[in-house]
Amino acid sequence: MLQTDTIAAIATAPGRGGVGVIRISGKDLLPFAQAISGKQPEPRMATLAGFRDEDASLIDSGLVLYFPAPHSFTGEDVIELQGHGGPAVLQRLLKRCVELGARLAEPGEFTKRAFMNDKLDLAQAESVADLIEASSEEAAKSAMRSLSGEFSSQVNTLVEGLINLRMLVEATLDFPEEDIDFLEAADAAGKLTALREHLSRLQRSAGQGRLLRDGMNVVLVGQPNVGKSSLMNQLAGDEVAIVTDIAGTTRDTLRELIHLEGIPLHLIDTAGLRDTVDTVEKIGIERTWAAVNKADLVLLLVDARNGVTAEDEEILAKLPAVPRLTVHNKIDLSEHGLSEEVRDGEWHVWLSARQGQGVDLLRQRLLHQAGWQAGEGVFMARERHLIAIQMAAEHLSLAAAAGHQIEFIAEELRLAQHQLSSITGEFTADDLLGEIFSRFCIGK
Ligand SMILES: Nc1nc2c(c(=O)[nH]1)N(C=O)[C@@H](CNc1ccc(C(=O)N[C@@H](CCC(=O)O)C(=O)O)cc1)CN2
Ligand SMILES: Nc1nc2c(ncn2[C@@H]2O[C@H](COP(=O)(O)OP(=O)(O)OP(=O)(O)O)[C@@H](O)[C@H]2O)c(=O)[nH]1
Ligand SMILES: [Mg+2]
Repeated sequence: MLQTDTIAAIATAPGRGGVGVIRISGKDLLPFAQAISGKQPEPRMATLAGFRDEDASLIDSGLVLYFPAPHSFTGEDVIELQGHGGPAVLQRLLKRCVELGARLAEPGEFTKRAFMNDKLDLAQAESVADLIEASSEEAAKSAMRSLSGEFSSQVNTLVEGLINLRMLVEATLDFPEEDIDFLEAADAAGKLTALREHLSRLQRSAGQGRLLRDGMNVVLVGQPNVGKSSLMNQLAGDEVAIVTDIAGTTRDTLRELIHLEGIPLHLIDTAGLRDTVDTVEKIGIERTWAAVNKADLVLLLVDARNGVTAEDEEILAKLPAVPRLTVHNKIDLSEHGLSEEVRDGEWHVWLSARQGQGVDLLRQRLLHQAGWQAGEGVFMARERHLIAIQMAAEHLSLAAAAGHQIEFIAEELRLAQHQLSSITGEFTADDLLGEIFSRFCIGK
């Protein structure tokens, strides 16, 4: 069900800029270009023209570009009007496009058409939005790797491998007398193992990409006065939170976005946890628990002079099952030097939030806890992709454990293939497409 009505949108960011672009996509757009610019632009050549209103008054003078189908971003005819980048001019130009029969494009509609016309697969289309949204150089690089098809081609290689294996397995279903010997001769088990290994490598790099895209919520908790806000300020490199020696200074949760090696960390400073009758502080503490329940990582701060006290143990007991790190703060007041150590399988770091010693150590520990391993080859990936990869891995492990139940193996391989194909959009429900593209910005 391909829509080919003409859509138009301002493609450049709102606000003022040197140049502003209107993009139009549809069928047979040459008359459209003629109507607005008075010229028949040569394909893929920049042509200077006056953009005129219905009454022939000049709206703007700019460049018109014409990309005839199918050699365009969307695969349809595309016209671009590159005018001056002011909101009033661009709005007038857009209004003129609508008078000439275009309708306003929905968010992501250009990219959706590119997907529908096989210019991009679904993972590539998603990476267009991720590239635009990228909040760090590393995130942008990994989105570009996905956009150029590296992620998709790994997925496709796996799908091809699965198809080959399925052909073997299904052939034995048709000729049961040969079954097991035939599969053994073709080394079906070895092929399955190789596919599972490839899939688990893909899972790792996609997991890293997801981290670059979504980052983590890191929540600082602890008793009043242990130095949560001081640590927040150190990590943020700015005085974002109020610090005083009065216990109960922080009342509200406070968020600050920082990047470590390109990974977005949403730091959340919270009200110190203690029994209190103060109404405002009570509400603050409720908010602390609400934040803790959305944490990907909890930093429990304790005073290095006392270590983990009974009160701290009480807090620990109430934490949800998320990874955590214990930070022993104020080493400048204790004999403890800066260091880190594993106790009962959990990391402890000693530092001074006020003076800064040990904060670099903590940064490294945070990256490690996040699962970050510096290196090339990270693809931008989304939760949706990770779930599909995980499900495919589960189907393959069921297939590997199925012994001689050939029908069962065949079915698990089929399901694994289906999951992987959903990443590049071979089988995709309309509502999922709607969901994916509606999150794009307008004009994309
Ligand atoms: N002015 C402008 N700049 C832009 C875009 C745009 O739409 N307009 N893009 C929008 O995202 C990005 C570039 N992406 C594009 C992708 C494909 C085609 C295109 O015309 N593809 C044809 C021809 C390929 C070729 O000549 O090699 C095709 O695929 O057939 C154009 C832009 C970023 N910069
Ligand atoms: N000597 C020393 N003092 C520190 C250190 N970190 C924090 N402090 C001091 O401890 C006091 C409390 O610090 P905050 O950062 O406000 O503590 P908090 O945990 O945010 O406290 P609440 O907001 O009340 O829960 C302030 O006087 C800080 O200057 C440190 O590493 N060394
Ligand atoms: Mg505080």
